[in-house]
Amino acid sequence: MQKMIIEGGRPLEGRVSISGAKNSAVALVPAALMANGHVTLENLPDIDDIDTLAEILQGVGANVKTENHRMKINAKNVRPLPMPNGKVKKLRASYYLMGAMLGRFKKAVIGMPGGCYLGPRPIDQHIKGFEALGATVENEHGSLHIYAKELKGARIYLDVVSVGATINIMMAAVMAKGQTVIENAAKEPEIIDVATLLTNMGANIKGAGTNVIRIDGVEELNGCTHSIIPDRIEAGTYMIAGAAMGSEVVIDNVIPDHLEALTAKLRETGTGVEWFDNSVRVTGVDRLQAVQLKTLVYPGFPTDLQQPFTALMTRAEGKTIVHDTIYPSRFKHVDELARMGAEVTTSEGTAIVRGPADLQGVQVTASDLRAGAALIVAGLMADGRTVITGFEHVARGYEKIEHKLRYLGAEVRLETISEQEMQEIQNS
Ligand SMILES: CC(=O)N[C@H]1[C@@H](OP(=O)(O)OP(=O)(O)OC[C@H]2O[C@@H](n3ccc(=O)[nH]c3=O)[C@H](O)[C@@H]2O)O[C@H](CO)[C@@H](O)[C@@H]1O
Ligand SMILES: C=C(OP(=O)(O)O)C(=O)O
Repeated sequence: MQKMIIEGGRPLEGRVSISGAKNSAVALVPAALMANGHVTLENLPDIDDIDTLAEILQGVGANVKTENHRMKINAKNVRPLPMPNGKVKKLRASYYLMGAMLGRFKKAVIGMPGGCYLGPRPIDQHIKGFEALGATVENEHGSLHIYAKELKGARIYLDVVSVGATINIMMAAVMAKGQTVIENAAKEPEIIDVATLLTNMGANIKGAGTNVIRIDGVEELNGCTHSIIPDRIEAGTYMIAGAAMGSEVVIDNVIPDHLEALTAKLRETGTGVEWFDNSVRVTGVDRLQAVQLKTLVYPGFPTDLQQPFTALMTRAEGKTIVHDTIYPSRFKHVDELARMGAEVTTSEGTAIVRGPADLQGVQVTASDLRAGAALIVAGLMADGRTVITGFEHVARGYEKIEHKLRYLGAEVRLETISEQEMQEIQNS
């Protein structure tokens, strides 16, 4: 296991290029399982979640070759074998293997997904969708057995706007008989990206990116080549880091529309944000203003940026109120920020930050991916050395973050945690 060490207080300046979107890629790789031919994914992020998915795919018979941000998947010999619990548990998006396997084989046996613990993360809407399509879903010893004689299109109203359920039902429905309509669907850009891949594979999908998606089932899906959209959450994280420590940071390979909510909030803090065709320049300012922030489904402020944004707000003057409506318990970073000297409290889905605080570098633990991002932002701002354990969460979703930050001028490095150190951390 690794820890990240940050010598704080170094200004950031220069350019950084954004990788392909994790939350697209983790759905696109399972979607490739449904093709009767090679699927090539380009602009693939080099992150641990993708490595884990590749191993799971190989475990059920896929031929997977990854090289230089490109993955070639041949799923011809895939069989609907049970998916091993250990690997499935390593990431949230393993739930997409349910929709993909069910769509292609009308059968999936898979352990419950893992990923970041952000409070309860039920998958009842995924199951509701599979059942509406005609599948039986049984939980046996912690694994879901999902099977159907045939899948038939249906009208499915999602009781909760869910990214995962929207994509999963879309995947299961593309080879169902007849038409499926998903109402109250999520509208995140990653959903459009998955629909684009499936359409290029031969699926018939209309309305992705709106709250009603119509899918007319087809007999077969073919191979194709698809380039993954840029990661708006990674881009947002560097925008926040730029606001925290930047004189001028330019972030390349981004889609401006995907970051409107963050742009508006950063401008409210006084940070300079200037957009170009596919890049953005963030100009840091000495005094940041406190703001009010509420996370919402897309195009609202993304919950995935709430944690790093909260860290940034420890530097702002006044009282910032952060309300996470998607994951009201997504505040595990807050205690760690407080250990660094932030004045921050939480109650019932809300964090209140009073600033500005002079953060001090200490040893902190990332409990989840974006908590890690928050602690990295805090570490960049802090006086002295911050040591972040739990870096494995960060590695799930940020490609070479230590290199990218170093390139911008941060003093950041990764070190292996010794057994003895691990014991000490666990006992502390
Ligand atoms: C791999 C991936 O893409 N992960 C993202 C995805 O997670 P994920 O797809 O798991 O998140 P959802 O959009 O499904 O969750 C949104 C809300 O709906 C609730 N819910 C969801 C499904 C369900 O069946 N029942 C239910 O009640 C969840 O508890 C949560 O409160 O969207 C989240 C919200 O933007 C992001 O934080 C995650 O980064
Ligand atoms: C919560 C996240 O990831 P996952 O859903 O994969 O756990 C995230 O990307 O912020």
